[in-house]
Amino acid sequence: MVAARRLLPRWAVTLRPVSAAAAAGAFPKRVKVVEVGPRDGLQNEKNVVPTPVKINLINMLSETGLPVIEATSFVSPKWVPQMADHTEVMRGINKLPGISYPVLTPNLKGFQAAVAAGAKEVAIFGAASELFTKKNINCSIDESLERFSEVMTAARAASIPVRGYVSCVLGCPYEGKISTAKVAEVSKKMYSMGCYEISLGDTIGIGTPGSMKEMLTAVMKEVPVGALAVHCHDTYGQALANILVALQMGVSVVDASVAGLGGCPYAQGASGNVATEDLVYMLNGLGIHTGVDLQKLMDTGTFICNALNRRTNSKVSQASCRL
Ligand SMILES: CC(C)(COP(=O)([O-])OP(=O)([O-])OC[C@H]1O[C@@H](n2cnc3c(N)ncnc32)[C@H](O)[C@@H]1OP(=O)([O-])[O-])[C@@H](O)C(=O)NCCC(=O)NCCSC(=O)C[C@@](C)(O)CC(=O)[O-]
Repeated sequence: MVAARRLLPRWAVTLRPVSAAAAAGAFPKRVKVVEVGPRDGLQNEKNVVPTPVKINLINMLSETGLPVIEATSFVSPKWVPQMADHTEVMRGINKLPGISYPVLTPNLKGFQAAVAAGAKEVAIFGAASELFTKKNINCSIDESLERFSEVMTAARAASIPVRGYVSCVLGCPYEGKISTAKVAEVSKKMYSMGCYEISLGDTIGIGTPGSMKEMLTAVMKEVPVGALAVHCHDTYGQALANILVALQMGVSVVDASVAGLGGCPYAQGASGNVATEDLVYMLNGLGIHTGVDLQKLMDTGTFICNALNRRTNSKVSQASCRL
């Protein structure tokens, strides 16, 4: 496959990772935190979250210093009813300069609707598991790559940068263990299509620092570390440990969800992403720059937890309420 021209979003110029850190085994000096709460965090909510609540959530997140806030997904409302108000959300939020508001687009139909609603960046989402791909987007891995390639062509014509997700990188709810070779193969294909970044998803949060290291070692032979992100669900309480390993290996883009909200509708029992508050607290402790205001983030977590009538999954927020 011929490598496609890669469109970089504007913020990439200032926030690109210091990849020499990888060789030295040191932590990167700065980390780009990709907030996925409004999409990954809310997509699994049983009750429909009112659109104004989603808009408020994104507007509050925009005030925290986060550089990227994944806003919604342009998927079929029959498959994920919670994201059916994608157009209203995209039109209703205050898009601040310097912040990117990507949205998920599984196919050309979703891409066209996203662009019509004002999206300036999109994400395609594949997986390293055949069964998960079938359950999630109703096709095989090969078919998904064909659909993505149509999105990539349209995105290139519209100068829209595309992020690529690879799910089930450390295990699948339907197939169990996934080979690192398969993860590396799918990641390479999506990178070669022109995705500027590949986010490696531990969809069911089953990985450990050892399996994270093994998987990243395989993927880094095919995709430059500067183009990799990790997306760790915290089902088994391993997310921060796994992220630490990824940082030590030079990864400097990490996905997280405010208040640890979320899960995937097609991965039963998987809990939310690592809480953004806990990630930022850890990175602050390591002296790694994120530009994110932890207090404003915790206030945003309180807002969405009150709106959903639930307790935060962020240990940092829980602790700060007790102290
Ligand atoms: C991909 C499809 C659409 C295929 O679904 P399908 O049923 O195979 O699609 P189809 O092409 O046969 O079309 C069926 C109907 O859907 C419509 N349709 C078709 N495409 C769209 C679209 N884009 N937007 C709106 N409507 C659409 C289409 O127009 C038609 O409507 P009808 O004629 O029946 O009225 C479906 O499977 C789907 O929407 N899946 C989304 C699943 C999803 O959102 N999962 C969660 C996100 S992935 C995730 O959470 C993991 C991640 C990213 O966070 C990383 C990690 O943790 O690992």
